[in-house]
Amino acid sequence: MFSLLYGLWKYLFSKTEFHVLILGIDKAGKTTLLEKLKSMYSNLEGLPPDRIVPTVGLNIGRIEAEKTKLVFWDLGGQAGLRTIWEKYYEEAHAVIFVIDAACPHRFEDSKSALEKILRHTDLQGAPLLILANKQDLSGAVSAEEVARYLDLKELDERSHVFLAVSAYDGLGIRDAIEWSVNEMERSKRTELLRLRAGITGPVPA
Ligand SMILES: Nc1nc2c(ncn2[C@@H]2O[C@H](COP(=O)(O)OP(=O)(O)OP(=O)(O)O)[C@@H](O)[C@H]2O)c(=O)[nH]1
Ligand SMILES: [Mg+2]
Repeated sequence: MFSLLYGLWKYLFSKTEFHVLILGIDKAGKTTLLEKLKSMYSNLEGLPPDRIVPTVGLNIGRIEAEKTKLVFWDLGGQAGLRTIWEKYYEEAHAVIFVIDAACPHRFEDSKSALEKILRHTDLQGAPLLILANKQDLSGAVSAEEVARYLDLKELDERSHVFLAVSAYDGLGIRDAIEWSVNEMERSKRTELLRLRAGITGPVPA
């Protein structure tokens, strides 16, 4: 009886927590974005850009946005560290893929990293937000241009969007978070992860 009621309570009242992976090649601006998110959505002051160093392990950030709890996992993007990414795929509700829009000579590297993500079965159905970052720089290309360059056919089958942002000044970030939360809330993948976590409604006692 207790487990029946507890299951029901958990199903109806526990606040959803979404896990969002922040991926992208080194120097794209992932950690700068994470720190900006903390400053914008929590009462923690995120680290200023000049105190951020290349990521080797994992940075975690928790915020509340759109009445939802979000946990971000920011991983290192250096070539030798990208093999670690897949260890986090199974538990992720969505992916934010960050690209330095002011650095076109590295677009090819971003494209192949993103292709691998799209092919991985552990991330099936995860909404994908692709950010053309560093829009505060005059050399940055638009989100549309980044999309045209990447030209990924695999994207057609998945919920995704390209948005222009600046992790420095916050441009576009609120729209990006709003899109992610909306997509995760209605995604089949969220339903799947909920089932796996046991938040399935009442279970027979
Ligand atoms: N102008 C500008 N510079 C940025 C922006 N975001 C990040 N940067 C700079 O880009 C460089 C790399 O930023 P990081 O946040 O460390 O990049 P990362 O993707 O976390 O890199 P790894 O941890 O090595 O994977 C730093 O010098 C940042 O200050 C931005 O929106 N605008
Ligand atoms: Mg980093």
